[in-house]
Amino acid sequence: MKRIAVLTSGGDCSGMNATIRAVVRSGLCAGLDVVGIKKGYRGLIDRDYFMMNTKSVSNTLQRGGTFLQSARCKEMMETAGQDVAANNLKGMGVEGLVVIGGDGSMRGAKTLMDRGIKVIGIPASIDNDIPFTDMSLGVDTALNNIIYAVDCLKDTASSHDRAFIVEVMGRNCGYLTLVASIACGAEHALIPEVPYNIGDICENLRKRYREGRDNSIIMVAEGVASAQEISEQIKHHIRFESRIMVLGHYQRGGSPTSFDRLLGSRFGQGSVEALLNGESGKMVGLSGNHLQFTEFDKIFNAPMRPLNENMVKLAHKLDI
Ligand SMILES: Nc1ncnc2c1ncn2[C@@H]1O[C@H](COP(=O)(O)OP(=O)(O)OP(=O)(O)O)[C@@H](O)[C@H]1O
Ligand SMILES: O=P(O)(O)OC[C@H]1O[C@](O)(CO)[C@@H](O)[C@@H]1O
Ligand SMILES: [Mg+2]
Repeated sequence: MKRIAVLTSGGDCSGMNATIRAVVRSGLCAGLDVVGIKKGYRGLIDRDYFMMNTKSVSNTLQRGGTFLQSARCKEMMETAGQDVAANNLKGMGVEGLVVIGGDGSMRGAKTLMDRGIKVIGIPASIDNDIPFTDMSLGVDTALNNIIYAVDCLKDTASSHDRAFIVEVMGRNCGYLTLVASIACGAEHALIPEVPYNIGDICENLRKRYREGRDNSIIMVAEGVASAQEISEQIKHHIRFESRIMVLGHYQRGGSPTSFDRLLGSRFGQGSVEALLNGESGKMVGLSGNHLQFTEFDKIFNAPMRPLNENMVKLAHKLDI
């Protein structure tokens, strides 16, 4: 193998730059040419790429987002787009590709493997919904962002005896909401995996104010309802005004934590090593403290990554 390429696809997350850097530096160290593809599969179809050297990745490790940029590319969902992308890679002389992205991006990677390109995927999505890895890239930084925001919120909430409904990202996965609710000391976590009862939440709010508590935080995963909807449900039940905060894309940015810098460095270097060993059609993942490689088909046939049972039990035992 003489030439590899790297791209970032789907929603960006912190740690992508550290991962790109590790792919580039370990690729160059092994004597490979490394091509950077801009804007995910969009750049592959549009032939938007450049040759990378160590200078291309200098001063990027600590930056959030992805300097290669990312995109959601509709053409890649169609056979015609996949053909163009694979042919363009072959035209560039690329034999191996590293795709950094979420579950959808892994599906795109598989279509390129089916067209003769050696591909390794790296799970990167704040949603932590990808199976066969304990953690995806960007999750830890997103959790820290949420904690910072809710800590600030609690200062103002307790100054005014207020309840806040905080809306957390994650698509259909409740991981971020569940773990953040434990780390933030929230009163309730509403997640798609567990049904909720608005009557119980209202009763608890009443009880807390009778006890003289000066703030209440209810975290809701976007896959359950919007913060606005939950706020209205509470108002309907007990005529109680709550404020809302939608954390939104703030959660995806910021300088990556040490965990995400190290995870990205390990995932990036491990993926290049796997390509050099002739591996393809697999996603790297973290299992305990080890890297593991799982076939794309096994990932696609598995259900969404289940919630960590220990976290569910912990939240339950803490009365969240
Ligand atoms: N089934 C598929 N076949 C081919 N390409 C796909 C498929 N699903 C997704 N892709 C490609 O991957 C891109 C990113 O997918 P998606 O929008 O689902 O985000 P993701 O990678 O899951 O990341 P995140 O969920 O964190 O935003 C899509 O825009 C498309 O170009
Ligand atoms: O960036 P976009 O396209 O608005 O997508 C937002 C979605 O992407 C994610 O941030 C990552 O998949 C989800 O949590 C969220 O629902
Ligand atoms: Mg996804």
